Amino acid sequence: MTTDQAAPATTVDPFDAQQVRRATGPLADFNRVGVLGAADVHVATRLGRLGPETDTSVLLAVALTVRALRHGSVCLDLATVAQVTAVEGVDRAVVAALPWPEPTAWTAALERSPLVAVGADGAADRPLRRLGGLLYLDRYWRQERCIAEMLDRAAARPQPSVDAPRVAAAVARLFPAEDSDRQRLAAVVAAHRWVSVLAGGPGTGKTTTVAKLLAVLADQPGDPLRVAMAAPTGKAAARLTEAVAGVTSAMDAADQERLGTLKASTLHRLLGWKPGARGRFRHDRSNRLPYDVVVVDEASMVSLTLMARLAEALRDDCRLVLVGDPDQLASVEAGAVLGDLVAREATAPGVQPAGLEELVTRDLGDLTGTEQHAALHDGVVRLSHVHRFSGDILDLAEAVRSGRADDVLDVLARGGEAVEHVDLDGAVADEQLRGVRADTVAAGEDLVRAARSGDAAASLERLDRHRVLCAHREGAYGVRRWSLLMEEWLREAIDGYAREGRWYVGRPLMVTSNDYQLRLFNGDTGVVVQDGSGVRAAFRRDNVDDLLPVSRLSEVQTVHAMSVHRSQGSQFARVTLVLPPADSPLLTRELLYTAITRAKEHVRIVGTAEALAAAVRRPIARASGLRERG
Ligand SMILES: Nc1ncnc2c1ncn2[C@@H]1O[C@H](COP(=O)(O)OP(=O)(O)OP(=O)(O)O)[C@@H](O)[C@H]1O
Repeated sequence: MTTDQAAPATTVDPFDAQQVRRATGPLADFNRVGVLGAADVHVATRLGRLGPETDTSVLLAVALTVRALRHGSVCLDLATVAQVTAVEGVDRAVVAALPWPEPTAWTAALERSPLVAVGADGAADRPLRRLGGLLYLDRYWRQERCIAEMLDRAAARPQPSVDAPRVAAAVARLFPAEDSDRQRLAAVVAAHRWVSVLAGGPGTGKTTTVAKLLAVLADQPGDPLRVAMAAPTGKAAARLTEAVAGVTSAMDAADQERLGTLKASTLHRLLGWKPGARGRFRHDRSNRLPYDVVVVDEASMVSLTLMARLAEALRDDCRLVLVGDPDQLASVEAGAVLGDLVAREATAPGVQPAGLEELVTRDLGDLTGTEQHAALHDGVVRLSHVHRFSGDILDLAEAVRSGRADDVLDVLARGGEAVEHVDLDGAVADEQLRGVRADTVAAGEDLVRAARSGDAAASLERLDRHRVLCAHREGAYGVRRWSLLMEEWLREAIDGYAREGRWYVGRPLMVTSNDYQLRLFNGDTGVVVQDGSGVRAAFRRDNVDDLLPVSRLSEVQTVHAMSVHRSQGSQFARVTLVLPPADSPLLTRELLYTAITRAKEHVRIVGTAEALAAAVRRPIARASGLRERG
């Protein structure tokens, strides 16, 4: 087997679509090395013409801000950008040697620029805004401000009125003392606040707590509770609906009746997506959502833009409960709002709702001082006890989360049933990959059998038996190469595999951009199944398995392997994670944690011990102004 890793992009390639031949000065230097893509340079030159602005350091800052957004940061931190910028496949020394402007002179140039508004009260009509050492595209600063204002308004309003004895009775009924961990605390906190955060890793009981919290609220005196539950993807919404139904079915009849049947939808659907409305929704500042409580699950995956749309569509008397795992990778688009809100606790003074502490005294015992403050003053409760699985996957995830590289290697070296380390670099030999191959073939055979028999539900279930996850898209460690390799294994093992052309029966599909008409979302997965004499694509949409004509699918890919980013919100029985080398800028603690926690039964890590340790030691740095506010 050969490696096909891309060569470092340090020379001009006339056929590279990312190279902008007409660029000059620093823009050209940064583009040549691969720090700036073509789109970054084009936005900067276009804005330069509009300004007009000829100072090359300002244009460079504009292009770097656009690049930062592509990489998930909402703004550019001028003081650190030279140190933290890294490019896949390019030596760090090459990036460091670029003509980075000196920060003080750079800031002064931005201050003078007609493109840049300075401070929160600066001109309203400029495309960029500088706040302290942070440079924003103005639009994103406004979105961040929209969320911060929603939080500040919520903190300033009188707290929701709560009938304390009824809360106490409801939590006693719904959360029996022995096994409730911090769940009861989270429910009582959420009842007392307009905005709260329920954080926790997989299996810590977030969904269970959501259902019970809603039952506590539904039990309060007054009109029936109007509830909306939402998640960023259709798949996550379906899981939430299912899990909440499971929890409510075990409640008393009276609680069940008060709650009714709860159905989650995607956030886009909740806000009322309109065709052709260019990012505007039916529900906004002038047409608020008609709910008393809105629960958003998998909130770590929600982008800044979508969270801002939600923030402005909430009525002042609506509780917002954000649920998710702040240790996971954040949204694919810019913004890490959940992580920011959890980190904000340290800086914001916070307000403690009256009557809260009396109700939760006994639940505060095992919390640290910081955790107590977060719960009482900031409405952030992190569930810590894992109920669903235990053992090596959990130990591994916990060691990664807390940055203990030696423990990560120890858990893998123990070699239990559920974890496996294939200590390999990219130039892998077939022999050492026999476990991955066996998993691929076993899952593929099952999937093809179900798909050929036309059984959509079984096909969709089998789709999640085993998944290869990669940090990179391209190169020896990338999604594309691994998908090809796995397809080759399947062709060798399964009679007639993939011989029918593009829409072969058993082809695993992944949607690569939102299709609101079809109600399919970026990252949703499905499978091509036999349907009479033809084929259709099975997808689970809004909790129902549907068969769609393949001719209606435009943006789909084959999904044997996928990026760790795309795997967020999904779980698989078995996961194989392919790590890039230790110096890859994409190798981070959040990436490793997200990949490991996708696995329900078994996780296999293919990569060197050095790469593993490097990942554990490198938390992601995303620039945002949200965590400093408050
Ligand atoms: N207090 C508890 N005592 C015992 N079992 C619990 C408790 N809370 C939750 N569980 C069980 O643990 C499992 C995971 O719970 P739940 O689905 O609510 O977690 P989650 O954090 O939402 O997980 P995920 O993020 O993976 O969806 C479920 O089987 C649930 O019944």
